[in-house]
Amino acid sequence: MILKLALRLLPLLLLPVPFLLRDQLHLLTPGHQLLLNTLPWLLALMVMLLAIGFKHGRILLLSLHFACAATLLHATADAGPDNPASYVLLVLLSLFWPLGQVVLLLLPERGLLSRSGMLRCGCLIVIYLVPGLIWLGSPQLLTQLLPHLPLALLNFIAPGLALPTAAFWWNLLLLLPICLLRLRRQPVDTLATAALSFAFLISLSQPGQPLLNSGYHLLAQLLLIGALIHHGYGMAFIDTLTGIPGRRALEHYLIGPGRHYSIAMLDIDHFKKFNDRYGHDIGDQVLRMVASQLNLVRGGGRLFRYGGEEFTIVFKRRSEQEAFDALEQVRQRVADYPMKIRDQNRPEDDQSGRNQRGSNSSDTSIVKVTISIGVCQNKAGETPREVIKRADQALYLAKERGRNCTQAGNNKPAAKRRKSRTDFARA
Ligand SMILES: Nc1nc2c(ncn2[C@@H]2O[C@H](COP(=O)(O)OP(=O)(O)OP(=O)(O)O)[C@@H](O)[C@H]2O)c(=O)[nH]1
Repeated sequence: MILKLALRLLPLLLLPVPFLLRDQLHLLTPGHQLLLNTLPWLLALMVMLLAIGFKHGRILLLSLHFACAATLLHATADAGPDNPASYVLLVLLSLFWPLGQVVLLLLPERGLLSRSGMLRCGCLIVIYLVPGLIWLGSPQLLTQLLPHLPLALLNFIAPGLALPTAAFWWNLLLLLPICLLRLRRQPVDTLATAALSFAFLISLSQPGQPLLNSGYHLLAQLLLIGALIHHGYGMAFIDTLTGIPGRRALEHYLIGPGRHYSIAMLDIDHFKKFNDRYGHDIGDQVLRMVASQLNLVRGGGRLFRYGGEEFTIVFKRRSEQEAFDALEQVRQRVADYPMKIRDQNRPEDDQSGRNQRGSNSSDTSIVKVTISIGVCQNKAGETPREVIKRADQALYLAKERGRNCTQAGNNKPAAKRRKSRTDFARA
C-alpha cells in the first residue's frame, strides 16, 4: 500500500526540475528554444487524442485547461511583468485556475463526443479565448478592469502578499479539501490535478520567463500522458468489481514464472444459491469482501480474479506445502469474516444505514461465506496452464470433500477430473 502510494507520488518529484534548470534554459539555441515552445502543444494534442481513445474526458479537459493557461502565461511573460494589462490577466488567471481545476475534478465523467463533453470543451476554450483576444486586440480594456478586479479577495486571502503567494493560498484553500476528498475515489486524477496546479503556480511565480513556462507546460503534459498510461493499464489489467488484477494480468504474470512455483485456484462455495437468495448486488459485495481478504495472503502469493467467483493465487518460488499453509490462513480468514448483509428495507441514505449497522439494529444480518481451494506445485516441463488445470482438479476434490477446505494436488492426478469452467484451464 505504502509502496503503491510512493510510486504514485513519484511523478510529483519531477515538479522542481524545470525550476532548477531555469538558468540553463536561456543557454538553449534559438532552434531548441523553438522546439521547447512547440513540443508542449504537440504533447497536448497527443494527450487529447489518447484521452479520446481511452474515453477519459477529465484528462482531456485537464490538458486543455493547462494548455490554455500556459498560453496566457506565455503571452504575459513576453510582455514583461510590469505591463498593467499583463498584471490584470495574471490576476484573472490566478483567480480562475483553481476554480477550473475544482470543477474538472468534480464533474462526472461523460463521453467526450457527447453533447455535454463538447459543451465542457467549448466553455473552457471560450473562458480563456475571451481574455486572450482582448489582451491581443485591446489590452487597454484589461487595464480598465483593474479597479473592478476582486483584488480585495486576494488581499483578504493573503493580505499584503505578492500575487503568486496570494494565488498559492487561494489555490490551496480551494483545491486542498477537494483533493483530499477525492484522493481515495480518483487517486490518479486527483494527483494529476494537484501536480498540474503546482506546475501552474511555480510557473506563475516566475513572471517574464516564457521558456520556464514552456518547461512546465511540457512537464504537465508528460504527467498527463503518465496518468493516461496508468488509466490504460487499469483498464487492461485490473478487474473493476474487485479492484484486483484480472485474468489478463495473470496471463502476463505467468510468462516466465520461474523454475518452481505453486498455483492455487479458489472458488466461493454455493455462490449461486447466495446470488439467488440475496441478489446480484449483494453477491458483488461478497466478491469484493472475499477479494480483500484474499489480498492479505502471505507467503509471497499474488492474487488475481480468474473470472466469475473464481480466484487464482500464484506463489513464485514456493512449494506446495508453503503455499498450502498461507492458503489455509486466508481460507480461515474468509470463513471467520462476519459478512453483514443489508436488508431490502434498509434506509436509502448511507449514513443512517451506517448508524443502524453500528447499533446492531435488525436491518443487517450476518452471513458466513466460505471458499474451497485447490493448490498444486509445478512439475518439470509443465506449463502454467497445465498447473492451473491440476489446481482446478484439486479444487473439485475440495468441493467433493464438503467445501471450506484446501486440497493439495501432491502432484498426483485427481481421482475425478473436474469439469473446467474456463477457457484458460481448458487450453
Ligand atoms: N454477483 C455476481 N455473481 C457472479 C459473478 N460472476 C459469476 N457469478 C455467479 O456465480 C455463480 C457460480 O455458480 P456455480 O458455478 O454453479 O458455483 P456455486 O454455486 O458457487 O457452487 P459450488 O462452486 O459448487 O460451491 C453463478 O450464479 C454466477 O451468476 C459476479 O461478478 N457477480
